[in-house]
Amino acid sequence: MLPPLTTSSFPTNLFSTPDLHSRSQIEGKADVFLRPNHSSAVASKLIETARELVYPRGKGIYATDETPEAIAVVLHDAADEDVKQKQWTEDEERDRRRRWREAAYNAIPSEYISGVILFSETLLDFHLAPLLSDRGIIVGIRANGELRPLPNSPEEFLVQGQDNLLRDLQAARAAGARFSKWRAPIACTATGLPTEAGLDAHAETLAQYAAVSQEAGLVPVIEPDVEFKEDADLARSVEVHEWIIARIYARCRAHGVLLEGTLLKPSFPQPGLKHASRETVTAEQIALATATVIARSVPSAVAGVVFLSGGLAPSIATSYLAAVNALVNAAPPESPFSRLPPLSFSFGRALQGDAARHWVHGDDDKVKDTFEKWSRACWLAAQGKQA
Ligand SMILES: O=P(O)(O)OC[C@H]1O[C@](O)(COP(=O)(O)O)[C@@H](O)[C@@H]1O
Repeated sequence: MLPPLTTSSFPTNLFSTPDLHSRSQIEGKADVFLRPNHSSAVASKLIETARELVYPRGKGIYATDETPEAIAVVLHDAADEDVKQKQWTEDEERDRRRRWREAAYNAIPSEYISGVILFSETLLDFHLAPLLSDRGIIVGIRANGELRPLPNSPEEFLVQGQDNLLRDLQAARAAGARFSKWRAPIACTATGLPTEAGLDAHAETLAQYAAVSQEAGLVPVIEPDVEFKEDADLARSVEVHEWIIARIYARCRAHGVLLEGTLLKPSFPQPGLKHASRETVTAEQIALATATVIARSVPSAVAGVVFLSGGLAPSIATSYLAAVNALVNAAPPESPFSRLPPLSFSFGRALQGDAARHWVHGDDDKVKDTFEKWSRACWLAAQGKQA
């Protein structure tokens, strides 16, 4: 969640934001039929940004919006035993987070990476956005807050962060952000989870978030993250993905979200870690399941789909992305797979895991090489090619 801000320094609506008055307002005509809640100038900006995040095909997003606690875990796990024993003060931890982000943003190659998602501290306190925007990389902000158990189903979680959302996103926009992201964890077991109430709550919250993000002039990246730690098989995972994604778009319609100015960030459907087929499932099976889910549940107006990696090893996450794009490339014109939006990536752990290990050992050249290696692998995979 973003820290408190004085509202007086931010525009009450984005029509008073200078760059939305300029060229796009004069020239920008959204090439779609608009509802009254979007001006042509704002809509054309949203659509332009959403497209720039996924075109030219192959480009994708680097997700660096973990909480400070999660970054500490990444860097701790990457360190040698003696460094692991060290007790860091709060200031040292903060300085380490800033230096790690700086190193990552300097190393990430703009040929392959279109956008980076930041945590509020990185944008508003460390002021690192120019490291990215100066190289043409679009800056995004994490919008969702903390999780709270659903009272009637405590293994599912409500996502906090709607209070002050418009003001916080306007602040992020004023600091350079052009898109935002909201992650909702969707429980998935062989039977029982998710509940109807859980699905409805996430769909409604994600759609409200998307509408507010567009009101603030930021492209929303809608992230239903279907979990795979339990015992669901692939068919059940497909079913749950279809349920949640279809519901999200039903609520987006109710909230007047301009779909052309949005991206979807789903998980890959996959068997749970406790299901026997986890050991034998192939990238081709995951690809077929993934393309089926997208074809059945994502409206064709949506600008693009950028998958999360979910803690999968980089080679596995990229192999799934390459397989689904290879399937799309091979689809005949009569197949719904030939009509899918760009299928790209918004990976966190799969892009940075190896680089973090080199960074904690002070090997800056390897940090750069590793970011280059995995960013290029993702870029190739998003075109259906293997590295
Ligand atoms: O802090 P959270 O909400 O658990 O999110 C963890 C990470 O999950 C993501 O949504 C996806 O990242 P991964 O590719 O590592 O799964 C990131 O954007 C975020 O940093």
